[in-house]
Order: sequence, then C-alpha cells, then structure tokens
Amino acid sequence: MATDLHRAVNVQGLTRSFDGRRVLDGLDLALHAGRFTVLLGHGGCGKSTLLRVLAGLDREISGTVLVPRRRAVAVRAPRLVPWRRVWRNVLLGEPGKPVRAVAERLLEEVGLGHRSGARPGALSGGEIQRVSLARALVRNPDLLLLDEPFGALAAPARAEARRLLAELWQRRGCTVLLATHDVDEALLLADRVLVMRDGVIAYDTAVDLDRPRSPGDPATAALRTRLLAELGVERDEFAGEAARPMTPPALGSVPRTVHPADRVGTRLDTDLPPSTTPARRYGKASS
Ligand SMILES: Nc1ncnc2c1ncn2[C@@H]1O[C@H](COP(=O)(O)OP(=O)(O)OP(=O)(O)O)[C@@H](O)[C@H]1O
Repeated sequence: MATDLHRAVNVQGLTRSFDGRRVLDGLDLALHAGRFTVLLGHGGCGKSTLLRVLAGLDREISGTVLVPRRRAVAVRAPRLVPWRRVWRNVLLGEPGKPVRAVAERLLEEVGLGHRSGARPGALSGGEIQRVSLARALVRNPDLLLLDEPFGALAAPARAEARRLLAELWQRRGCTVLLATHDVDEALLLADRVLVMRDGVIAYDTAVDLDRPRSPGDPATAALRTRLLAELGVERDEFAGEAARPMTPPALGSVPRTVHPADRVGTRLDTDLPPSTTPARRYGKASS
C-alpha cells in the first residue's frame, strides 16, 4: 500500500474475530490528517474494537493498519491512580522523571490548572475526563482516539467537555476519531461521520455545516434524520443532549468515587507501543 501523507490512518481489510464471530469484517477506513471524524453505531457493533486496534492495543487481527506513531486514547471511564495527585496522574507511564510544570501546562490547557495538587477522589466526573484528556495530550498525539469520552457525564458537564474538545482540536490540529452512540454529539463536533454496521463502515458522510452548530438549523436537522435512518432507529434512542435547548457551559458536576480497583489498566490512555517510523504497519494482510 502506498503511504498517503495526507492520510493519518489507512486501514484495509481489517478483520477481528471473537469466538469465531467476525466483529470487524474486512473493514476499510482512511482518515485524513487533521479532520474530526465521529464513528457512530449501535452498542456492540465493534467501535471500541476498532479503536483498540488503531491504538495498537489489540493485534490479533488480519488486514493492514497504518497509523501515526504518536497516538493516544481517552476512554469513557478513565482510571486514575487514587493516591497520586492529579499532576502525577497526567504523567503516568511517561518515561523519565515526572516534571510537574509539564503536567500543569497540559492541565491549564484543559482548564484544570487549579486542581493539579488534588487527589482523583476529590474530582468531579467532568474533571476526571479532563485529566484523561490532558494525559492523552502528553504525547502530543497526531491521532487522538476517543471512546465515548463523555458517555458517563451529565448534561452540563458533557456540554462543557464537548466545547473543550472542539477548542483543543482546533488549537492542536490533530486527527480525531471519536466513537459515540450520540448522533447529536456527532452533529456538534464532526466534519465527517461514519456509521458502523456488520463489521464495516456502512455509511460515510462529510458534515459541511458552519460552526458553531445549531440543532435547530434545517441542514443539521436533515442530516440528523439521515443518520438516525442509517442507524435504523425508529424511536429517537440515539438522541443526545444537543437536540434539546443548549445548556450553558458549566464545570463538571458528576461526583465520582475512584476505587482502588481503578488501578488496573491505568496505563491504557497513554501507554502505546513504541515505534520507529512515522507511520507503522502491523497485522499483515492474511488474504
Ligand atoms: N475481548 C473480547 N472477548 C470476546 N468478545 C469481545 C471482546 N471484546 C469485544 N467483544 C465483543 O465484540 C463485540 C463488539 O464489542 P465492542 O466493545 O467493540 O462494541 P462497541 O460498538 O464499542 O459497543 P458499545 O458502544 O456498547 O461500547 C461485542 O459483541 C463484544 O461482546
């Protein structure tokens, strides 16, 4: 496969099976550098599986996957180490001596500079999600993979987190792939939407709408209807918060207790395998 410099991700014929069932079934995907793509699909259709493969966390695949060397993941339920201060959590898994100023610069970027010395147990759900974003940004990723990052947040924190993410993306210019159930999240953030079905990208559309987006805009409403149809929903079960009146931005408001068990997998967000080339290939085509 020829490497296209404008493509941050190039996937061909990607297949991943669990117990003999093909969750990803010859999936093809190209993501252009610097674009914000949202991946929609029903629960269990394989969104997380795809993101894990792109992150390099799952290599039991066939097909070809080209991704940037610098990539990071943020997930729906980030695991922070409860006894470490916030700034140390930002640098978890990073090589070398942790430098607080580095963590604090990233925390400032996500609006959490004032919580640098706090313990995770004192943070709201929205704040924890922002720590997770800061942790993902440590590596200055070219590809940011977000797996339902706001799924656990209540409406005000979710609106604020989306606004922050849109700002970060515009400032950093990295390629973003965000998996969600929420059509309205896609309409607010994406400049391209993919719908996943039967192990492949079944629908792919550019979102050519001015920003900031308004749910009441006729073009937005028309695309929303189309996406819901692609998802095959009669009822509006994929609707998120955006179709309703916009909530004024507020700081995260979901208290969350961090249990010792959260230690397990703390490195998921940031610890990606080292690589030697700007775009690396793994999982050779099997067919
Ligand atoms: N490690 C695993 N072992 C066995 N089956 C798995 C494993 N990981 C995922 N699956 C199965 O693969 C399918 C796709 O799961 P995946 O988590 O990728 O879906 P998803 O679209 O992200 O779902 P959701 O939106 O609910 O998070 C599911 O049926 C799931 O049970």
